[in-house]
Amino acid sequence: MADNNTAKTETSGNVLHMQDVTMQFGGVVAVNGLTLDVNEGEIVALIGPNGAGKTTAFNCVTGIYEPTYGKVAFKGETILSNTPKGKMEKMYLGEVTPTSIPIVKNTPDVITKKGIARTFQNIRLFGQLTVFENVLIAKHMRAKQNVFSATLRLNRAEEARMRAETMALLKEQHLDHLKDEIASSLPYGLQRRLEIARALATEPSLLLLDEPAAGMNPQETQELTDFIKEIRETYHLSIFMIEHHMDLVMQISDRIYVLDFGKLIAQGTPDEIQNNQKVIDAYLGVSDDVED
Ligand SMILES: Nc1ncnc2c1ncn2[C@@H]1O[C@H](COP(=O)(O)OP(=O)(O)OP(=O)(O)O)[C@@H](O)[C@H]1O
Repeated sequence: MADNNTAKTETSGNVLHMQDVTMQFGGVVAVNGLTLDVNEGEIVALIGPNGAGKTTAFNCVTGIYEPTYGKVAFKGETILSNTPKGKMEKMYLGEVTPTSIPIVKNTPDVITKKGIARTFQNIRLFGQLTVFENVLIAKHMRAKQNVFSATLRLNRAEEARMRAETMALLKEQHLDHLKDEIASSLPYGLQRRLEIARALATEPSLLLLDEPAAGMNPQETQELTDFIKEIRETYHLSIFMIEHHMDLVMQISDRIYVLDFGKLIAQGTPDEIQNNQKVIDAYLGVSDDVED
Protein backbone atom coordinates (compact mmCIF):
# COMPACT_ATOMS: atom_id res chain seq x y z
CA MET A 1 0.00 0.00 0.00
CA ALA A 2 1.48 3.32 -1.06
CA ASP A 3 1.34 5.69 1.84
CA ASN A 4 2.80 8.65 3.61
CA ASN A 5 1.65 10.83 6.46
CA THR A 6 0.51 13.76 4.42
CA ALA A 7 -0.69 12.00 1.29
CA LYS A 8 -4.02 13.32 0.00
CA THR A 9 -6.63 10.72 -0.75
CA GLU A 10 -7.62 10.26 -4.37
CA THR A 11 -11.25 11.29 -4.06
CA SER A 12 -11.85 15.01 -4.18
CA GLY A 13 -13.92 16.19 -1.23
CA ASN A 14 -12.95 13.10 0.73
CA VAL A 15 -13.54 13.55 4.43
CA LEU A 16 -12.85 10.10 5.89
CA HIS A 17 -10.77 7.38 4.34
CA MET A 18 -10.22 4.06 6.11
CA GLN A 19 -7.65 1.86 4.43
CA ASP A 20 -7.29 -1.86 5.31
CA VAL A 21 -8.27 -1.13 8.92
CA THR A 22 -7.90 -4.25 11.01
CA MET A 23 -8.57 -4.54 14.75
CA GLN A 24 -7.64 -7.75 16.47
CA PHE A 25 -8.40 -8.52 20.12
CA GLY A 26 -6.42 -11.62 21.11
CA GLY A 27 -7.58 -14.22 18.59
CA VAL A 28 -10.68 -12.24 17.49
CA VAL A 29 -10.41 -10.12 14.35
CA ALA A 30 -13.27 -7.70 15.07
CA VAL A 31 -12.59 -5.57 11.97
CA ASN A 32 -10.82 -7.25 9.09
CA GLY A 33 -9.25 -5.13 6.34
CA LEU A 34 -11.94 -2.47 6.19
CA THR A 35 -11.58 0.11 3.42
CA LEU A 36 -14.21 2.80 3.02
CA ASP A 37 -14.77 6.49 2.32
CA VAL A 38 -17.09 9.24 3.47
CA ASN A 39 -17.13 12.21 1.11
CA GLU A 40 -18.07 15.80 1.82
CA GLY A 41 -21.75 16.29 2.61
CA GLU A 42 -22.59 12.59 2.46
CA ILE A 43 -24.59 10.54 4.90
CA VAL A 44 -22.97 7.11 4.92
CA ALA A 45 -24.29 4.19 6.96
CA LEU A 46 -22.35 1.25 8.34
CA ILE A 47 -24.69 -1.66 8.94
CA GLY A 48 -24.40 -5.33 9.76
CA PRO A 49 -25.62 -7.98 12.20
CA ASN A 50 -24.82 -7.79 15.94
CA GLY A 51 -21.14 -8.27 16.61
CA ALA A 52 -20.15 -7.52 13.00
CA GLY A 53 -17.53 -4.98 14.14
CA LYS A 54 -19.32 -1.68 13.55
CA THR A 55 -18.62 0.00 16.90
CA THR A 56 -15.06 -1.29 16.81
CA ALA A 57 -14.65 0.39 13.40
CA PHE A 58 -15.92 3.68 14.91
CA ASN A 59 -13.51 3.30 17.82
CA CYS A 60 -10.69 2.94 15.29
CA VAL A 61 -11.66 6.28 13.70
CA THR A 62 -11.98 8.27 16.91
CA GLY A 63 -8.74 7.05 18.48
CA ILE A 64 -10.32 4.96 21.24
CA TYR A 65 -8.50 2.01 19.68
CA GLU A 66 -5.20 2.00 17.88
CA PRO A 67 -5.90 -0.24 14.87
CA THR A 68 -3.77 -3.37 14.70
CA TYR A 69 -3.15 -2.62 11.05
CA GLY A 70 -4.23 0.02 8.53
CA LYS A 71 -4.73 3.70 8.20
CA VAL A 72 -7.39 6.31 8.93
CA ALA A 73 -7.21 9.65 7.12
CA PHE A 74 -9.34 12.72 7.81
CA LYS A 75 -9.48 15.33 5.04
CA GLY A 76 -6.33 13.84 3.56
CA GLU A 77 -4.30 13.85 6.78
CA THR A 78 -3.39 10.49 8.26
CA ILE A 79 -4.67 10.61 11.84
CA LEU A 80 -4.08 6.97 12.77
CA SER A 81 -1.86 4.38 11.18
CA ASN A 82 -0.36 1.20 12.52
CA THR A 83 1.21 -2.11 11.61
CA PRO A 84 1.53 -5.21 13.85
CA LYS A 85 4.59 -5.25 16.07
CA GLY A 86 6.12 -7.51 18.71
CA LYS A 87 3.87 -10.37 19.80
CA MET A 88 1.10 -9.22 17.45
CA GLU A 89 3.36 -9.76 14.43
CA LYS A 90 3.16 -13.51 15.09
CA MET A 91 -0.46 -13.53 16.29
CA TYR A 92 -1.83 -11.42 13.42
CA LEU A 93 -4.83 -13.06 11.75
CA GLY A 94 -6.08 -10.24 9.52
CA GLU A 95 -6.87 -10.87 5.89
CA VAL A 96 -4.71 -8.02 4.54
CA THR A 97 -0.99 -8.78 4.60
CA PRO A 98 0.67 -6.04 6.64
CA THR A 99 3.29 -3.84 5.03
CA SER A 100 5.58 -1.48 6.81
CA ILE A 101 3.59 1.76 7.04
CA PRO A 102 4.39 4.83 9.15
CA ILE A 103 2.95 4.70 12.65
CA VAL A 104 0.69 7.64 13.46
CA LYS A 105 -1.04 7.95 16.83
CA ASN A 106 -3.55 10.51 18.06
CA THR A 107 -5.65 10.51 21.20
CA PRO A 108 -9.46 10.93 21.02
CA ASP A 109 -9.31 14.55 22.29
CA VAL A 110 -6.87 15.53 19.54
CA ILE A 111 -9.05 13.82 16.94
CA THR A 112 -12.10 15.69 18.24
CA LYS A 113 -10.26 18.99 17.85
CA LYS A 114 -9.39 18.09 14.27
CA GLY A 115 -13.13 18.03 13.56
CA ILE A 116 -14.52 14.54 14.24
CA ALA A 117 -17.28 14.27 16.85
CA ARG A 118 -19.33 11.28 17.85
CA THR A 119 -22.21 10.00 19.90
CA PHE A 120 -22.29 6.64 21.63
CA GLN A 121 -24.52 3.58 21.47
CA ASN A 122 -25.22 3.98 25.19
CA ILE A 123 -25.83 7.67 25.82
CA ARG A 124 -22.86 9.20 27.62
CA LEU A 125 -24.03 12.52 29.01
CA PHE A 126 -22.90 14.03 32.28
CA GLY A 127 -26.12 12.91 33.92
CA GLN A 128 -25.94 15.11 37.02
CA LEU A 129 -25.14 18.30 35.08
CA THR A 130 -27.65 20.55 33.36
CA VAL A 131 -28.38 20.61 29.64
CA PHE A 132 -26.48 23.92 29.40
CA GLU A 133 -23.45 22.60 31.30
CA ASN A 134 -23.25 19.48 29.12
CA VAL A 135 -22.92 21.60 25.98
CA LEU A 136 -20.65 24.19 27.62
CA ILE A 137 -18.15 21.47 28.58
CA ALA A 138 -17.91 20.46 24.93
CA LYS A 139 -17.27 24.11 24.00
CA HIS A 140 -14.44 24.18 26.55
CA MET A 141 -13.00 21.05 24.99
CA ARG A 142 -12.89 22.75 21.63
CA ALA A 143 -11.30 25.88 23.10
CA LYS A 144 -8.45 24.23 24.95
CA GLN A 145 -5.75 24.38 22.32
CA ASN A 146 -2.74 23.42 24.40
CA VAL A 147 -1.63 22.35 27.80
CA PHE A 148 -1.18 25.95 29.01
CA SER A 149 -4.64 27.18 28.14
CA ALA A 150 -6.04 23.89 29.47
CA THR A 151 -4.50 24.43 32.88
CA LEU A 152 -4.98 28.19 33.14
CA ARG A 153 -8.39 29.70 33.70
CA LEU A 154 -9.92 31.10 30.55
CA ASN A 155 -10.36 34.83 30.54
CA ARG A 156 -13.78 36.29 31.15
CA ALA A 157 -14.37 37.42 27.59
CA GLU A 158 -13.71 33.95 26.25
CA GLU A 159 -15.89 32.34 28.88
CA ALA A 160 -18.70 34.77 28.01
CA ARG A 161 -18.29 33.99 24.31
CA MET A 162 -18.53 30.26 24.95
CA ARG A 163 -21.62 30.71 27.09
CA ALA A 164 -23.26 32.78 24.35
CA GLU A 165 -22.35 30.16 21.72
CA THR A 166 -23.73 27.41 23.95
CA MET A 167 -27.02 29.27 24.31
CA ALA A 168 -27.18 29.91 20.56
CA LEU A 169 -26.61 26.21 19.83
CA LEU A 170 -29.31 25.19 22.33
CA LYS A 171 -31.72 27.61 20.62
CA GLU A 172 -30.92 26.21 17.18
CA GLN A 173 -31.54 22.74 18.56
CA HIS A 174 -34.80 23.81 20.28
CA LEU A 175 -33.37 22.76 23.61
CA ASP A 176 -33.02 26.25 25.12
CA HIS A 177 -36.17 25.97 27.23
CA LEU A 178 -34.58 22.92 28.91
CA LYS A 179 -31.24 24.55 29.64
CA ASP A 180 -31.50 24.25 33.43
CA GLU A 181 -32.87 20.70 33.46
CA ILE A 182 -30.64 17.94 34.78
CA ALA A 183 -29.59 15.87 31.76
CA SER A 184 -30.55 12.50 33.26
CA SER A 185 -34.08 13.76 33.97
CA LEU A 186 -34.83 14.29 30.26
CA PRO A 187 -36.88 11.76 28.30
CA TYR A 188 -34.75 9.35 26.32
CA GLY A 189 -35.35 10.95 22.90
CA LEU A 190 -34.28 14.37 24.23
CA GLN A 191 -31.15 12.90 25.82
CA ARG A 192 -30.20 11.62 22.38
CA ARG A 193 -30.82 15.11 20.93
CA LEU A 194 -28.71 16.65 23.67
CA GLU A 195 -25.89 14.21 22.97
CA ILE A 196 -25.94 15.32 19.34
CA ALA A 197 -26.02 19.01 20.38
CA ARG A 198 -23.02 18.38 22.58
CA ALA A 199 -21.17 16.76 19.68
CA LEU A 200 -22.03 19.77 17.48
CA ALA A 201 -20.55 22.10 20.10
CA THR A 202 -17.09 20.86 19.18
CA GLU A 203 -17.73 22.24 15.64
CA PRO A 204 -17.11 19.01 13.75
CA SER A 205 -17.09 18.57 10.00
CA LEU A 206 -17.57 14.81 10.41
CA LEU A 207 -20.18 13.50 12.82
CA LEU A 208 -20.24 9.83 13.80
CA LEU A 209 -23.56 8.61 15.16
CA ASP A 210 -23.57 5.19 16.85
CA GLU A 211 -27.14 3.85 16.73
CA PRO A 212 -28.86 7.23 17.14
CA ALA A 213 -32.33 5.65 16.92
CA ALA A 214 -31.68 2.91 19.50
CA GLY A 215 -34.69 2.59 21.79
CA MET A 216 -36.84 5.00 19.77
CA ASN A 217 -40.39 4.32 18.62
CA PRO A 218 -41.36 4.77 14.94
CA GLN A 219 -42.49 8.38 15.41
CA GLU A 220 -39.30 9.36 17.27
CA THR A 221 -37.26 7.56 14.61
CA GLN A 222 -38.99 9.56 11.86
CA GLU A 223 -38.32 12.81 13.74
CA LEU A 224 -34.69 11.82 14.13
CA THR A 225 -34.45 11.10 10.40
CA ASP A 226 -35.61 14.66 9.60
CA PHE A 227 -33.33 16.04 12.30
CA ILE A 228 -30.23 14.32 10.89
CA LYS A 229 -30.99 15.69 7.41
CA GLU A 230 -31.48 19.15 8.88
CA ILE A 231 -28.20 19.23 10.82
CA ARG A 232 -26.29 18.02 7.79
CA GLU A 233 -27.46 21.14 5.93
CA THR A 234 -27.23 23.63 8.81
CA TYR A 235 -23.77 22.64 9.97
CA HIS A 236 -22.33 21.50 6.60
CA LEU A 237 -21.63 18.07 8.01
CA SER A 238 -20.63 14.75 6.62
CA ILE A 239 -22.28 12.00 8.64
CA PHE A 240 -21.13 8.43 9.25
CA MET A 241 -23.74 6.42 11.07
CA ILE A 242 -24.21 2.97 12.56
CA GLU A 243 -27.87 2.06 12.69
CA HIS A 244 -30.11 -0.99 12.96
CA HIS A 245 -33.38 0.80 12.05
CA MET A 246 -33.51 0.00 8.35
CA ASP A 247 -36.25 2.56 7.62
CA LEU A 248 -33.96 5.32 8.79
CA VAL A 249 -30.91 3.91 7.01
CA MET A 250 -32.70 3.45 3.68
CA GLN A 251 -34.34 6.89 3.82
CA ILE A 252 -31.33 9.05 4.49
CA SER A 253 -28.16 7.27 3.43
CA ASP A 254 -26.39 8.31 0.27
CA ARG A 255 -24.33 5.15 0.48
CA ILE A 256 -24.22 2.10 2.72
CA TYR A 257 -21.40 -0.26 3.73
CA VAL A 258 -22.25 -3.68 5.13
CA LEU A 259 -20.02 -5.54 7.57
CA ASP A 260 -20.32 -9.18 8.54
CA PHE A 261 -17.84 -10.89 10.86
CA GLY A 262 -15.57 -7.85 10.55
CA LYS A 263 -15.42 -7.93 6.75
CA LEU A 264 -17.05 -5.71 4.19
CA ILE A 265 -19.54 -7.84 2.27
CA ALA A 266 -21.29 -5.11 0.26
CA GLN A 267 -21.38 -1.42 -0.51
CA GLY A 268 -23.75 0.68 -2.56
CA THR A 269 -26.85 2.82 -2.66
CA PRO A 270 -29.85 1.91 -0.48
CA ASP A 271 -31.52 0.25 -3.51
CA GLU A 272 -28.45 -1.81 -4.31
CA ILE A 273 -28.04 -2.91 -0.69
CA GLN A 274 -31.69 -3.87 -0.26
CA ASN A 275 -31.44 -6.22 -3.21
CA ASN A 276 -28.02 -7.67 -2.43
CA GLN A 277 -28.25 -11.40 -1.75
CA LYS A 278 -25.14 -11.49 0.46
CA VAL A 279 -26.69 -8.82 2.67
CA ILE A 280 -30.03 -10.59 2.85
CA ASP A 281 -28.26 -13.84 3.81
CA ALA A 282 -26.15 -12.11 6.48
CA TYR A 283 -29.23 -10.64 8.11
CA LEU A 284 -31.40 -13.70 7.86
CA GLY A 285 -28.56 -16.03 8.84
CA VAL A 286 -28.05 -18.76 6.28
CA SER A 287 -28.61 -22.04 8.04
CA ASP A 288 -28.22 -25.67 6.90
CA ASP A 289 -31.38 -26.88 8.56
CA VAL A 290 -33.87 -24.35 7.17
CA GLU A 291 -35.54 -26.99 5.00
CA ASP A 292 -36.76 -29.08 7.96
N1 LIG B 1 -12.55 -4.60 23.68
C1 LIG B 1 -12.81 -5.77 23.13
N2 LIG B 1 -12.14 -6.89 23.50
C2 LIG B 1 -12.39 -8.08 22.95
N3 LIG B 1 -13.32 -8.30 22.00
C3 LIG B 1 -14.02 -7.24 21.59
C4 LIG B 1 -13.82 -5.93 22.12
N4 LIG B 1 -14.67 -5.06 21.51
C5 LIG B 1 -15.37 -5.79 20.64
N5 LIG B 1 -15.00 -7.10 20.68
C6 LIG B 1 -15.53 -8.18 19.85
O1 LIG B 1 -15.45 -7.74 18.52
C7 LIG B 1 -16.60 -8.15 17.79
C8 LIG B 1 -17.28 -6.93 17.18
O2 LIG B 1 -17.90 -6.18 18.22
P1 LIG B 1 -18.59 -4.77 17.94
O3 LIG B 1 -19.14 -4.28 19.24
O4 LIG B 1 -17.68 -3.89 17.21
O5 LIG B 1 -19.80 -5.19 16.98
P2 LIG B 1 -21.04 -4.34 16.50
O6 LIG B 1 -21.21 -4.62 15.05
O7 LIG B 1 -20.89 -2.93 16.89
O8 LIG B 1 -22.23 -5.01 17.31
P3 LIG B 1 -23.65 -4.42 17.80
O9 LIG B 1 -24.45 -4.18 16.57
O10 LIG B 1 -24.20 -5.53 18.63
O11 LIG B 1 -23.35 -3.19 18.59
C9 LIG B 1 -17.45 -8.94 18.76
O12 LIG B 1 -17.14 -10.30 18.60
C10 LIG B 1 -17.01 -8.45 20.10
O13 LIG B 1 -17.21 -9.42 21.09
